[in-house]
Amino acid sequence: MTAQLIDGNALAKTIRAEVAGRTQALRARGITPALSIILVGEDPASQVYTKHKVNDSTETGLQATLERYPATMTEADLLARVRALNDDPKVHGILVQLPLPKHMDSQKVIETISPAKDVDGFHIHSAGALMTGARGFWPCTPYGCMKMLESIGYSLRGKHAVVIGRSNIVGKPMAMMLLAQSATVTICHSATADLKAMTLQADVIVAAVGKRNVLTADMVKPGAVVIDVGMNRNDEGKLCGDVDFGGVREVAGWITPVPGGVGPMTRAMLLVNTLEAAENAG
Ligand SMILES: NC(=O)C1=CN([C@@H]2O[C@H](COP(=O)(O)OP(=O)(O)OC[C@H]3O[C@@H](n4cnc5c(N)ncnc54)[C@H](OP(=O)(O)O)[C@@H]3O)[C@@H](O)[C@H]2O)C=CC1
Ligand SMILES: Nc1nc(=O)c2c([nH]1)NC[C@@H]1CN(c3ccc(C(=O)N[C@@H](CCC(=O)O)C(=O)O)cc3)C=[N+]21
Repeated sequence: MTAQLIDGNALAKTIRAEVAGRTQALRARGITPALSIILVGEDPASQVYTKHKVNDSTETGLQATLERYPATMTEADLLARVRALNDDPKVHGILVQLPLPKHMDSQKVIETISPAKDVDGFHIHSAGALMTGARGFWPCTPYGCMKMLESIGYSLRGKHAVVIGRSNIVGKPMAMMLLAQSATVTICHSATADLKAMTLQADVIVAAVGKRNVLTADMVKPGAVVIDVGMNRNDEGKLCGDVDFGGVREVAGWITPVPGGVGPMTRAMLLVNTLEAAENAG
């Protein structure tokens, strides 16, 4: 049996409509949720992503400003700009697009963002809040994956979830969110001795590596839920994920496509976080 598709585009659209409604209510009270996006340098993918984020915001009634700076910008100047946005009461969310030029310390830049405006959820304060169950912004990508699981009515309690990847922005927060829902969680990475032995036990697999065909059909238990976070290009230059979609869909119970899966959900959750930052401020 072929897996059912979890349609990220459709779910993101529903979430954007909810955000638009709540934004309208906030605007009626004189508050316009505002997101400031900082892009340093000329990375083509980052230019596309940030443009998408601005368009999503505007279409949903939020205010988004894209500030562009040359790759030669100093770290001190960037930190000063972030601090100015921290102090600006009209700005509710701050997003510094990654990757930053090599001469900058990304973590230092992220820690300079006020936790109240950290709509990416990358600040140590946000990570600590997620880990301890306190209130704070959740990173948009794993948050979007959780919404996808929720959308199919999937109960994680007692299920075995295997996360492939342990980055601070995807793998680790993903594992924390699954754990909070009482899944038994295994985190795999480049030093994992036998990845297939792990994934074959999984009821839920989240692949967040950045390499094509990390997950193939022989590695998946029949009926498992497969969430593909990866963003890669195939030999024809087309977008593809970490999962061998054609093979795995014949074994899995549910699967997310790339494009049209986790990517649009990441962008939708950024709108949710920005709206909530504005609601908290208001
Ligand atoms: N759709 C979306 O919205 C988003 C998509 N992405 C995409 O998700 C992917 C992951 O992103 P990100 O977490 O930032 O990437 P990172 O490069 O920071 O992390 C990749 C992780 O994969 C692990 N890894 C590498 N090779 C293997 C392997 N052969 N087997 C198992 N694990 C492996 C690494 O292990 P180790 O730690 O040991 O090096 C690392 O933990 C990328 O394709 C990125 O473009 C990212 C953000 C948002
Ligand atoms: N501070 C910061 N925050 C981020 O959230 C962040 C970042 N930096 N740097 C880069 C990664 C990557 N990322 C994506 C988000 C959406 C899609 C997305 O919408 N993808 C579409 C396709 C888009 C296209 O056509 O290229 C899809 O999968 O359908 C992709 C990738 C956010 N990131």
